Amino acid sequence: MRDRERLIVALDTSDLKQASRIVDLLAPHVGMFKVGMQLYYSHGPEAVREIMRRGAKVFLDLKLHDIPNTVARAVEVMVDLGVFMFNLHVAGGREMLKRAAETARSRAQEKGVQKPLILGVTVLTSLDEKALREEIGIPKPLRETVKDWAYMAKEAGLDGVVASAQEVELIRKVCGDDFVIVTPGIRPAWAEHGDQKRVTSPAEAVAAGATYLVVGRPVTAAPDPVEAVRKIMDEMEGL
Ligand SMILES: O=C(O)c1cc(=O)[nH]c(=O)n1[C@@H]1O[C@H](COP(=O)(O)O)[C@@H](O)[C@H]1O
Repeated sequence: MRDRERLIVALDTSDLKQASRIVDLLAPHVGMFKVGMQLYYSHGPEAVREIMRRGAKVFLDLKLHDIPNTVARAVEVMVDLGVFMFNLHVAGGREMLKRAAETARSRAQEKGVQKPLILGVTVLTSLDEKALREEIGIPKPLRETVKDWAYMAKEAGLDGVVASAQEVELIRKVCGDDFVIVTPGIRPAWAEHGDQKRVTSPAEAVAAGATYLVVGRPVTAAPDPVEAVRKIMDEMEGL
């Protein structure tokens, strides 16, 4: 895959017109756009359709986390929407993950459409070791939790995971080269960290072997988003 195709821009806005403007501006330069809770809760499936009408691929980031049946029914909706990939929390448990994977497969077959890639969100990039242990109550080291959850996601039939690029090499060891690893928490040296805790630079994420890099505010809040993408791309290509 070319570096340009690895870059996913997060459209974190409630304004569909603004999101569409960003898509028109950046579609020639990036691989995909992420529709998250803010845009989806504001405009629903129309937001996804609007972006796909512009010829762009969509990562629908709604981070499902519910009982297996509820998640399976929501997975059918996402398959029907035709998104390229979507995610759910690994913390929902093995049965939820398996049902999601099986449902996506059978629904796509039934409808004669491409099955979206299904990604398990491991430990959010906004959490660090201390928060995971003291606030969430998981006593294992964070990296071990990410590794074990990634393996469980793979065993349950998921196509990949979302994790910080700091854990990519570890995940590759247990899940192999074909497993999709999507890495948010990407911060070029010139961007603020904000609420992200486990951050890496674009160059580090590529060097670690991330399949896709998700970048939001460093691009969308930049005075010139095209220039921001160009700088990130230069870093990814090691220029
Ligand atoms: O699933 C995600 O996309 C996700 C998982 C995660 O662990 N951390 C994370 O930041 N994200 C998303 O990735 C995007 C990162 O945006 P910025 O921090 O603005 O670059 C946001 O839309 C988050 O919702």
